[in-house]
Amino acid sequence: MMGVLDNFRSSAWIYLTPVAAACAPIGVLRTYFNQHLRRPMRRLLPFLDPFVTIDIAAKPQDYSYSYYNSKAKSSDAYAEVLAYLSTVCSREARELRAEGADEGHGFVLSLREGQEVADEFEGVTMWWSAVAEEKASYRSSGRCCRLTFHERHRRLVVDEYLPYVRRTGQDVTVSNRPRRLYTNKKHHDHPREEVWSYIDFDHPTTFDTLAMDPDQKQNIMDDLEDFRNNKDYYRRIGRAWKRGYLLHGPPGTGKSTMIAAMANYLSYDVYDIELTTLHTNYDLRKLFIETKSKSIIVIEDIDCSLDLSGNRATTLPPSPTQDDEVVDDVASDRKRRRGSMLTLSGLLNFIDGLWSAHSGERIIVFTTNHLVKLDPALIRRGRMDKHIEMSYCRFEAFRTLAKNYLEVEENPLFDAIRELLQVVDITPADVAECMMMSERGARDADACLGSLLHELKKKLEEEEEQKKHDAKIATDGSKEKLPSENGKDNADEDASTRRRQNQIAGKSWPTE
Ligand SMILES: Nc1ncnc2c1ncn2[C@@H]1O[C@H](COP(=O)(O)OP(=O)(O)OP(=O)(O)O)[C@@H](O)[C@H]1O
Ligand SMILES: [Mg+2]
Repeated sequence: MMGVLDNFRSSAWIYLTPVAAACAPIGVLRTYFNQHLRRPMRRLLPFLDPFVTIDIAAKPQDYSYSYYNSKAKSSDAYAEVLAYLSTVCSREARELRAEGADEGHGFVLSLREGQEVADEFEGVTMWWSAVAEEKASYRSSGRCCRLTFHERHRRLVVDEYLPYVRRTGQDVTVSNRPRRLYTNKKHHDHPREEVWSYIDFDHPTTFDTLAMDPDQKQNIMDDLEDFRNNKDYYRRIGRAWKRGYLLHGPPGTGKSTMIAAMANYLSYDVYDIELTTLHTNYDLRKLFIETKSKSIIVIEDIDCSLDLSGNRATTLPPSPTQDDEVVDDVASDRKRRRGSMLTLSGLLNFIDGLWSAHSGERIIVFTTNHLVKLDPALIRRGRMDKHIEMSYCRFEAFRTLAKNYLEVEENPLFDAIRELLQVVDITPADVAECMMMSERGARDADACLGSLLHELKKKLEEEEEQKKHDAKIATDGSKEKLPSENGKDNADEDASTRRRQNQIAGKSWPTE
């Protein structure tokens, strides 16, 4: 066997030597070309063909590498270019193809293969064409958008035109699809798997249907409008384009409803973060980083989500009236939450980090029923720029509800309802419930308003009963305690509440 191989090697050498000798000058020529001619030739090329082309393929070149890393990016770019061209094509092209958009009921118009369309940007004309794939390595459906432009516009195209195409494409895509409500996944098996899942967001609430004080409502709408229209202003003053809202108030006063109204007003997607499913600060950062521009990031009931009050364990000791079992539960719950690696400082850092790292427009909304439980650092201006109190239903808010639910703008019962709403605390949710009352499928405005009136009178009686009861307890208690001791307790409590409220209102800050 070895002998046969040796024979083969020696005979191959004999036959190949002349071939190699003949090829030697080619190698020399190539080396010479590389060393001396390639550069001048490349300089000459723009004179011979001054046009540059850029292909944006449907799928990235290295599909195996890209599945998690760049597939999304590359195909995003293609989809964005298609969306952009959809608007250009509908104006200019004569031979089009139409495909149903991935979401929604619209069509995406694109060029038929071989077709070309001109687009103008800052006085410069570029050409887009649809071409078939040229390289097997694209491994795509074979489609690719080709941009052709003059060499002298290279910087303009790369620095300004292409980013503009992507931005416009993103806007077109977002405006063509239903908005989305994202929630963070509880479990994701692969570290690179998507962390958000979403459903279509089709909430009917608008600012028109939101019941609240009209001036306060207008103020919020103006604030949102101001935020949306002032990208350049934010950049000029060196602030990230973001705004934080803190919605606080009793249950059923419309905090979640307000978020839906904001999302509908701005046409933004909503990212609803369930903090209790997160384990570490890293999880939170990952979530934030994967949110897109033009979105509202919501953390509901921030006071319940985590032990975010900093020293809640000391400020809220278990009441002595609780039985042992409940105390144990509370203690183990606190221990469990303290064990969690998601911390208040983590939350603060990542909110701040996110804002400085992301350029897109984002709104963050926290909601709480218990403003005083929150750490001032979390809700200070700059993080939560605007504090909105969602309060009990007063007459103007009631009018909105009556108009929405009963299509009634005036009624003889309104006067009595107005008077009661000045003194009785009832939530818009409770008022709405009365308005929805129906008898055998029919909804009668008088009956609904009568039921509300009855409810208000009942609440007034209950409140008066409660006041009498409280007054009685206070007088009984004061008899049992020494006057000086009692006064000191109340003074301490009042001072601490006042300090806390001042901190939250941003009037003064703790020195420690
Ligand atoms: N201000 C409001 N305007 C219109 N409808 C309201 C308003 N407040 C409450 N509602 C009605 O009551 C329901 C409950 O309101 P919502 O969930 O917004 O209250 P919330 O303040 O978020 O309560 P919670 O603190 O318990 O989360 C809503 O579905 C809506 O129909
Ligand atoms: Mg809510």
